[in-house]
Amino acid sequence: MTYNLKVKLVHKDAKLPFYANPGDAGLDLYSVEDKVIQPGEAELVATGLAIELPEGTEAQVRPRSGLALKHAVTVLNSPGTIDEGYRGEIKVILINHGKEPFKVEKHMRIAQMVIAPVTRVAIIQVEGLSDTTRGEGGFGSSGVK
Ligand SMILES: O=c1ccn([C@H]2C[C@H](O)[C@@H](COP(=O)(O)OP(=O)(O)OP(=O)(O)O)O2)c(=O)[nH]1
Ligand SMILES: [Mg+2]
Repeated sequence: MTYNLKVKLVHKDAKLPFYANPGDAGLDLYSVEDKVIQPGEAELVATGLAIELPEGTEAQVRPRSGLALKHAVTVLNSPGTIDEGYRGEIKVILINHGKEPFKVEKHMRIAQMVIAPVTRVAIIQVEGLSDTTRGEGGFGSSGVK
């Protein structure tokens, strides 16, 4: 099933997001600005895009593995959450974990956006929860190997 994603370009240099290959999960997002990210620092980078998501979906802003591997640059709050009702400009929080300043250039693909279904719930407060095999075990309780 293919949904429609309404995209508004809110910056004169904005470019539409796109799937680099058929079958890709993520739509690549372009920067609309030049910005230098110093080692250890994070910067908010504008994409020039605003979107109207299909009902019942969210967009997740995820890192590009190439930037992570080659430059140690990733999305600080990954996956960033774009709420269905958000109509502002999508921005990407990039962090530079590398040793050199990283130059974001206009029209560089800085991140990717995955559209995903959202499960919404009604909260029911209770006093007890059902028994399970796992119980309260976590954080390595099942061992390493
Ligand atoms: O990487 C991101 C993350 C969020 N947003 C926008 C869309 C999202 O719908 C809104 C709020 O994001 P979030 O809920 O993660 O931030 P918050 O700190 O909880 O802010 P708010 O109180 O506005 O929800 O900010 C982005 O543009 N990029
Ligand atoms: Mg929030």
